[in-house]
Amino acid sequence: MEFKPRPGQKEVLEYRGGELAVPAVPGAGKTTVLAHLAAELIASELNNNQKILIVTYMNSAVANFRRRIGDFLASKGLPRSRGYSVKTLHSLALGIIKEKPEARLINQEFELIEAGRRYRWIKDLCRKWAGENGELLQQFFNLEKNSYQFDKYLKKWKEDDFPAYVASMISYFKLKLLEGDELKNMVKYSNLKSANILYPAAEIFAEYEFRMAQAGLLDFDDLVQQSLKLLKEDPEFTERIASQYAFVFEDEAQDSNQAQEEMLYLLAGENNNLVRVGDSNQAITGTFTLSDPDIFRSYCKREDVDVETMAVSSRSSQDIIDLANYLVDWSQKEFAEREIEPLEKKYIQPTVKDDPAPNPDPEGYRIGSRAFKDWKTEKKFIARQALRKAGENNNNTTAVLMPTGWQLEEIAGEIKKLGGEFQLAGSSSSDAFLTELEVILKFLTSPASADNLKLVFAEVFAKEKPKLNQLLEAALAERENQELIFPLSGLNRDNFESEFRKRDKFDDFFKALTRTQGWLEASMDLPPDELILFLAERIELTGKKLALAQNLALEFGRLLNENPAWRLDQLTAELPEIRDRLRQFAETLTEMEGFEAKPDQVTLSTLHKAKGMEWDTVFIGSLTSSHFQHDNDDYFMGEKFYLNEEIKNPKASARAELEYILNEKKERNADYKARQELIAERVRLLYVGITRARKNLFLSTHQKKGKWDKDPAFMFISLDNFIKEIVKKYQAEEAD
Ligand SMILES: Nc1ncnc2c1ncn2[C@@H]1O[C@H](COP(=O)(O)OP(=O)(O)OP(=O)(O)O)[C@@H](O)[C@H]1O
Repeated sequence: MEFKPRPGQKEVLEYRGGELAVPAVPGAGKTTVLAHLAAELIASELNNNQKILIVTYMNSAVANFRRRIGDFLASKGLPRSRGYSVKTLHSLALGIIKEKPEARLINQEFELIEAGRRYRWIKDLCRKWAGENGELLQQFFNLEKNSYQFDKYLKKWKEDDFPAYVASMISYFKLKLLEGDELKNMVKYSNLKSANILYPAAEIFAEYEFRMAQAGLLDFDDLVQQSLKLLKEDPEFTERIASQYAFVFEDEAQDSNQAQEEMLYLLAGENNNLVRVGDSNQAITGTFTLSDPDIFRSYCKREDVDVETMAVSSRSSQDIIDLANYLVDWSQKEFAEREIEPLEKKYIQPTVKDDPAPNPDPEGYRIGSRAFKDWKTEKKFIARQALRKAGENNNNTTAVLMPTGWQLEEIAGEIKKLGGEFQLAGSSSSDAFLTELEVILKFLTSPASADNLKLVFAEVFAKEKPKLNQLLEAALAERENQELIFPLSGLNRDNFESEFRKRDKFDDFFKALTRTQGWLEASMDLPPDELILFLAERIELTGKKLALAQNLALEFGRLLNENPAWRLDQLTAELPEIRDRLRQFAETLTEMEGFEAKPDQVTLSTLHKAKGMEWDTVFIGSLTSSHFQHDNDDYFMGEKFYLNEEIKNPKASARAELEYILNEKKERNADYKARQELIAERVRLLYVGITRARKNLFLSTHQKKGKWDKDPAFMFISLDNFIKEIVKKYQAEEAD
């Protein structure tokens, strides 16, 4: 369909230079308009060696942008890929570091450490620190010593919560461009009290930095930190990089962080052509990343910045738009007395008459809400209703969105019980596993183990023919494993009694044995990296799994280069390490593929992962006070009841302590502020959820009964009343 800009979009497309902020509502066409504007500027404004830089968050958005800009350029008769460059913050940072290798503070051959491995390193360092500072670690505790609870939570603190806290602080220190030793000394000589929570994080940070440098490793935060340093320290270098870009665009600007903003300003250079597009009402990553929604809000308020708002959206029906707008109004009133503004006063407007792609206009009321008596009843209801919707023979898509992953797993369980199908949005951890290949490798490294052979059968052959497992058990009861695969007389049907040969599926069983023997022979002839490719082909891996196997072969090749004498068993022993890299690679692949909902299956997604997507029917469940906090007596995640009152939110306290050291500012209510920010973010999370729906929307919650049940969220009660009013209105109209 031809693209006809809507009000708001038109003005953005007229942009030809300077600083512009584009606040938008959900579904306003942010990506579409940025892609269009890029194509127009490339066609009319750029000279040959200049580019537009587009910075976005997810790899999926990178692919999406490239495709859209390419299409627009092609429709103007221009080359698809000239004149622009789409990058994530990390790929941008990596590019900058590579432009100036001589100034790199690390060695030339630096290697990136992936998230899983980084976390394991930090965990190890925390364990070591805890071993040496046991007394201090316990001073943070406010539980009775020697109680049952004390031991249980000390273990939880040491094993999980303390390393998670340290890992997040390390990222934060790097965002602030701090260095380990410098910070450690600042904390040591500050007048913070001796048992301050910043101290362990600063000490472990210094150790972490030292070890990383020794190993020639960089993490993702280093990329950003180092590249920013390079830019800040060398104006000529910055000028050289910035002059490549005639315009800089930032997508999803509500998720920006301080480092990203600084980098964009530097790259926009003297001509200062910067366009930032975002929706601060959809800022939902602040509690677990370093992003700060205030950055974009403040940008929109700057006097020297032009602002063009995109408020028209054709995504949802009028009832759903009304509900989203009601949530904005409700939060404005509800939080007027507090210091937070979860949702800015920005209303979604439907398209005007004659728009070629108008909002859906389904008949009757299509929104509903309900408070169930407990979680069990709620999840059964949602699973049944979602399946019913997906089973309707039309092209409409259906999703169930939940606050957490475990709730999704339970809904998935219910759907399975009902014989239905579902798909998960985003990558799941199982995507990253090459289970079949891994069990084969395990078998090939110790073929003498009957258990390994059983695993190969279970994973590779018996998935569709479970009888093969039984045949193997029966065969192994009579002879040794080696005798089965490598009998002295050669693998032959006659090795088996004629009674055995008559058994159901014997032919398949024999074929499986022959194949297994073939792999064993190949493992003796082929170098390990080639063996991986050979096996991948033999077990017919395709698509993402094949790409992963090729990646595994590369990893083996790399290790072999470093350790030429290694054999298959030594390489296989490295699999847990390699798996982290593969996982990251798999996630990128999944993101790049993008997600397409299938109409006959229910999509399951957390509310967070649903961002940027849309479905015809959306169920949002478990709207309880433990996920959507409102008052001080609600349960707040991130807070540890077992720690001393002033550090019960260790992250917030440590940030306040750091602020005190750096700027002499004393933040008295650090955890109160953290609570307010969390409350605000959860309002936005529900706003994101609601605005994913096109035609049908169902909100639900449950009462507190058993251990896993909770009270309805305060916000739910207001929305529930509003929805009941809409329903009543329709019913009155019907009765007339
Ligand atoms: N002027 C237009 N005419 C027709 N369709 C449009 C127009 N503008 C946007 N759309 C369509 O609206 C949908 C939403 O656009 P897009 O995905 O760019 O929105 P978004 O603002 O990024 O959404 P969200 O905030 O929910 O992530 C897309 O299907 C897009 O093609």
